[in-house]
Amino acid sequence: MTLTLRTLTADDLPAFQRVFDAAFLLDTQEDRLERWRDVFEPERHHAVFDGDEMIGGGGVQSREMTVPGAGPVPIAAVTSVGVKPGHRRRGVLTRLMRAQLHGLHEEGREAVAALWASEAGIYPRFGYGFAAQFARLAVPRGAAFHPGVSLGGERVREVSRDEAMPAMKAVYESLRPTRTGWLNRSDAHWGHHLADEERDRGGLTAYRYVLHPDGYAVYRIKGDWQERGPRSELHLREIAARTDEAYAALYRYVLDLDMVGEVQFFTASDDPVVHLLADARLALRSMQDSLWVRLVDVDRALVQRRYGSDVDAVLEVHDDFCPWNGGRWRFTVKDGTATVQRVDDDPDVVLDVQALGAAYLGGTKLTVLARAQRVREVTEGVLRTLSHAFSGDRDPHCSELF
Ligand SMILES: CC(=O)SCCNC(=O)CCNC(=O)[C@H](O)C(C)(C)COP(=O)(O)OP(=O)(O)OC[C@H]1O[C@@H](n2cnc3c(N)ncnc32)[C@H](O)[C@@H]1OP(=O)(O)O
Repeated sequence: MTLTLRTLTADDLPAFQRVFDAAFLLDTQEDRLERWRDVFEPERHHAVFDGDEMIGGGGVQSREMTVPGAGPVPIAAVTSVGVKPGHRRRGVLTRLMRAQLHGLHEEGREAVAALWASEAGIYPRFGYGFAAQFARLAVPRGAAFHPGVSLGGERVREVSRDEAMPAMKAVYESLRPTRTGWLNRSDAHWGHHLADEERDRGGLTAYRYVLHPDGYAVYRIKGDWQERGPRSELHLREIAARTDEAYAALYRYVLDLDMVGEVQFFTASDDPVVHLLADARLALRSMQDSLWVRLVDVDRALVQRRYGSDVDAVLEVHDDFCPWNGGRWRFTVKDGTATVQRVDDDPDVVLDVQALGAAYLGGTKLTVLARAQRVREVTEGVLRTLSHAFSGDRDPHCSELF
């Protein structure tokens, strides 16, 4: 049987859901589809069919992501990729990725695609680079801050979800333009991000909402009583604040909550809480990849963000999967703004498109990729300057799974 590929319509959603559930080894929940309809863009999803049977699919959410120095830009947020068991390793994903990336290029849509990978080995072959990581953090209750920390004088209160939502949205929107990796969030996106029906909770409590005039925190509790008393886990979902004092005050609040043994949080890799603590080792951390980034069009993508220092370098880019990116590009940054031109000049740096994706948000240093033999410097000294230009003040972070 020959395989065919096409984009979806709204009528394909039930079949698409079955593929998704089968691929992720989930029991089908008939209403899951309805829950996702408000953020589902069928025309931006592709599926592969074996005869009449849909056997694989994947799509894009039209989102914005904040990039270094330039605020939010459109990105193709790649989502819901899966191939049914029994149909794997026959090239279905490869066809889907080709249709998606080549389509973005041909239609002149988003210059950058980003995703969370279920497994880190899947996407490098399609040109995605390891662009950001998160820290899995665990801090015991009561861990003290260093003596210089000011919490300000504002009160921190727990409020209902209805009361919290408008205030959280206002804080989020005021921070978003400067926070690399943050996504735009419609009401529907907020709904999915903080989905809180019984089945979303994984056995934990409903979300609790904590407000400060300049920030918010959202958490759940996993109850636990041990012989020495209550040792519940506080699972922090998100914390955001406009000021450093508000940030410290919100952390202090969750760290001091009675009945809790430990606060756990999937947070930014450079979350300053480690340095807020008097005893930094009380914060246990382990790192894991979060965003993978793919430059769909190298020239359009590189000029979308801003850079920390001037540079003038010829990059030789290798890109087998999207060959229009291959070749030599003169990359020049003046006062933060980049220009990119195709040239025939000798290269200063040779790299795969993955490396540019990895460096794009400022989360992975090109010098580190060179030490991992993923980037090769031809002209001595250029790589250091180039790497410095790409680096940012903050590590990129995305707290939302999409
Ligand atoms: C953004 C997201 O949604 S991430 C979620 C991705 N989906 C999942 O993890 C769900 C479970 N897994 C699946 O559905 C499938 O196994 C997929 C989608 C990962 C792969 O689909 P397939 O159709 O089997 O991939 P395809 O046959 O095109 O493989 C292409 C290449 O990738 C390799 N590959 C595929 N899956 C993996 C993997 N999990 N790890 C490492 N390599 C992989 C294949 O070996 C193949 O390599 P080759 O070209 O050297 O032969």
